[in-house]
Amino acid sequence: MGVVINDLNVAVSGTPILDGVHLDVRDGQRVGLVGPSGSGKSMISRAIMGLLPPTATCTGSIALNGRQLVGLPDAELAALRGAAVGMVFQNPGTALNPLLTVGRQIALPLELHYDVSAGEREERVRAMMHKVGLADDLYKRHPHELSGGQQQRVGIATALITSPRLIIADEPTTALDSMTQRHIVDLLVSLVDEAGAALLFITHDFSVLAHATQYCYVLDAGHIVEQGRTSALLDAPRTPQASTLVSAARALTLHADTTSTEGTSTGGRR
Ligand SMILES: Nc1ncnc2c1ncn2[C@@H]1O[C@H](COP(=O)(O)OP(=O)(O)OP(=O)(O)O)[C@@H](O)[C@H]1O
Repeated sequence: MGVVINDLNVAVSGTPILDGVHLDVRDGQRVGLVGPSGSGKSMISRAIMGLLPPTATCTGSIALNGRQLVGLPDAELAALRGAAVGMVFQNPGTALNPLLTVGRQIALPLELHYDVSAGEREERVRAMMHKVGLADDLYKRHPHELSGGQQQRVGIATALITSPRLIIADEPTTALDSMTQRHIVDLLVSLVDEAGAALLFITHDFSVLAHATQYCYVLDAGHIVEQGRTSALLDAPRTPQASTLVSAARALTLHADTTSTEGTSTGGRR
């Protein structure tokens, strides 16, 4: 099971965005999707989530746990979102609802998709907070009272609370400093592995992918131009597009190593 995408074509207002995309992520696999800005990475995750723009047309096949999503009515797609697929967003500061406490925020997918009593919901939310490393006393706090790293832990808890079989993380660490990035990626990887779920990790940054995924796809201008084991792709990229991304990641990693060594004595909030 997991998600199997075949010959996916998406156009928005008549402009082709994705062209013949093949990609699969099976249970227990952590797969990366890497590509430059504008290559169509988010459009793939939106297609899986059933959240394409209203003017989009979509052909091909997206099978989620064996069920065909292309052509499914909106109401059925909405029922799958949050229950079968969990999504971790790029910027937790804007992805979280500023009016909801941490406890309500994490409980929301349970409220929407499952008939669970208030008492059991709170118990499950507190257990999930513990799992993602959020102290119990944050339960009643609002997002603006948390650090960026804590906000992303809330994002991860919200994505995982319904035990979805597929988790899509769309640039989940871009808004965080390099040390916090590492903590959040480690957390996501360990929770996905523990659940035996599938992870699709979207980024433009190979340095994060090397750590989070075993296999990856390189997307360029709506086409998959290369795919393979992440370590092999990093060692010997075959296409100019992958080479460019690998060189950029090397430069970034060197920079991150320098700044994180410098930053250790400042004890910033995570
Ligand atoms: N709502 C929309 N309407 C029309 N075109 C869109 C819409 N959203 C995205 N696009 C276009 O689709 C293409 C792919 O965008 P997408 O957001 O999937 O790229 P991306 O690879 O995720 O980029 P980034 O790394 O910057 O997030 C871009 O050319 C973008 O301009």
